[in-house]
Amino acid sequence: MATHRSCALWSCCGRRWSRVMRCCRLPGFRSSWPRGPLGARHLSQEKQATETHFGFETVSDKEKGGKVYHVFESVAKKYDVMNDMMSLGIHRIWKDLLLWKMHPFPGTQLLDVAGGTGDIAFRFLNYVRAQHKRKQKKQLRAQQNVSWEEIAKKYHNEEDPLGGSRVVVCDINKEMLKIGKQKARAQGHKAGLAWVLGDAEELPFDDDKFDVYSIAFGIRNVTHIDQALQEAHRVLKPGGRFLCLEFSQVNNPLISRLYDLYSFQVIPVLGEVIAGDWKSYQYLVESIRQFPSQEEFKEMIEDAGFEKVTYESLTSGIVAIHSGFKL
Ligand SMILES: COc1cc(O)cc(C/C=C(\C)CC/C=C(\C)CC/C=C(\C)CC/C=C(\C)CC/C=C(\C)CC/C=C(\C)CC/C=C(\C)CC/C=C(\C)CC/C=C(\C)CCC=C(C)C)c1O
Ligand SMILES: C[S@@+](CC[C@H](N)C(=O)[O-])C[C@H]1O[C@@H](n2cnc3c(N)ncnc32)[C@H](O)[C@@H]1O
Repeated sequence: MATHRSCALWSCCGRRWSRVMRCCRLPGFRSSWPRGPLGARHLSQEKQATETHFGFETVSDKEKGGKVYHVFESVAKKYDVMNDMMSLGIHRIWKDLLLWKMHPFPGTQLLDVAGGTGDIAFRFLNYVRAQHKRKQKKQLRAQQNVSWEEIAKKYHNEEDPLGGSRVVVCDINKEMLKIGKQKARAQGHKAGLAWVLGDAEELPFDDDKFDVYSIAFGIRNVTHIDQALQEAHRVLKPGGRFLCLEFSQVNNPLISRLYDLYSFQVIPVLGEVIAGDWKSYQYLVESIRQFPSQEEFKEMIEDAGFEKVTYESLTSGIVAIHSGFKL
């Protein structure tokens, strides 16, 4: 396993090189990452294999998981309010778009990895419930001579308003799941929803189990992204779909400049004022800059065995939705 992971990290570093070099010019860059291809070759294979990034900081892959855990443990209670404040609610539209792209049907089995406080899962449940209702109405309209008793029975005695759909929220962080469960209770979600503590790199599920795997704003925080992608492929049924909503690369230079200013000058301040946590929000903006571009990430998804991989950039590339199929 160690050798396998080393290779994954090595190949990933090659593709990320131009992106990392771009990061070196950003305000606040403090990484000890080598500043050119020669520097990279001077590092021993051993050292490369165990180094990764926590924001702009170079850390060992053993350390990263703990640091990421601490970030989300610390922000959990203020996570939802921070997202609304930082994005002026735009993150909600991105999440809605992910669901429209997924277009689940009654019966869909979804695994939402790094599902945190449940935003994707709740949208999924609302979506399939509405779909199921629509389908039911259509069926009733198509039937001739239905009595009002039959109609009432269909509406009130419905055994499963989700039509067999289920969502499992899997996250490594207990505090994020705790907030998610509280939100589920408050919003009245119970049926068709399960919460599982687990690592995206070693999912506690059997092979070929889910129709859809989603991950929103999660994969950027995972230590071995290649490993998480392979796990996504393993747990999907043949024909299943991988969907990822993640920060990406802004291609318009003017928007990119404004976005950098906003990210580095405003977001950590909001983090401090609202959540009393500058460092976690500094990590957020740094980790966004470290994440591969749309094309690079598409390649990584293909390397994990997915086919028909496509992506759509949203809000000038601030985020992108990647999609792939296990065929
Ligand atoms: C710890 O890890 C995490 C913690 C979390 O809580 C969440 C996550 C995961 C993340 C999410 C679920 C989504 C979170 C959302 C974001 C990080 C924000 C994404 C950003 C946007 C949608 C807006 C992007 C901004 C631009 C394209 C540039 C526009 C910006 C400006 C006009 C302001 C430029 C800033 C300056 C010149 C600095 C000085 C300005 C001030 C002090 C005034 C403050 C200004 C504002 C508050 C304006 C805010 C403006 C917007 C949001 C603009 C929206 C408009 C458009 C997108 C066109 C996680 O991993
Ligand atoms: C920015 S939040 C995203 C939450 C949610 N998907 C959303 O869109 O609001 C990132 C989540 O990834 C989780 N996470 C980080 N590393 C993980 C891993 N290795 N396995 C599973 N979850 C992980 C964190 O605990 C956190 O809840």
